[in-house]
Amino acid sequence: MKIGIGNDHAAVDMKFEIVKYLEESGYEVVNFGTDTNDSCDYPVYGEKVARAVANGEVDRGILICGTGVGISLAANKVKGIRAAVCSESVTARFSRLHNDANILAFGARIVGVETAKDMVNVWLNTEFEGGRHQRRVDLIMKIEEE
Ligand SMILES: O=C[C@H](O)[C@H](O)[C@H](O)COP(=O)(O)O
Repeated sequence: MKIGIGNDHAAVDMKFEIVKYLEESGYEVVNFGTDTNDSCDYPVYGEKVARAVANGEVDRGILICGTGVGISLAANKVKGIRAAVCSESVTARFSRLHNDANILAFGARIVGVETAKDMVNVWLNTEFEGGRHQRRVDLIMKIEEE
């Protein structure tokens, strides 16, 4: 599975930790984020990863900023994206089971590295349940058509 990762200046160290974890776990990673601590604007990176997920360049996306909120808001503006902000693995798991989230977002100023790795692992290894949840996801995506 190919993972696109993006981040702003608040999440550079966390991004490198997660890239290392993903690569050690056998994933191919494409880095769309900034690699320096110079102040930058998270919507740029949220959009880059969201477009890569939406056009199939990568299979899933991971976005990290200070809180995970801003970068996920930006990503969710791209058609076809369901970015879920999580701070623990139960929500991360259900964002796949029930919401078929294609981007996981979290905050480098909110969660520690071990929690982040746990969320990433659970999120990448949980499949969408479909059934009644498909109907609801379809309704979410229909909003984009209106
Ligand atoms: O939702 C936005 C993110 O948390 C940003 O990482 C944050 O707003 C950046 O803040 P600052 O420019 O004060 O580092």
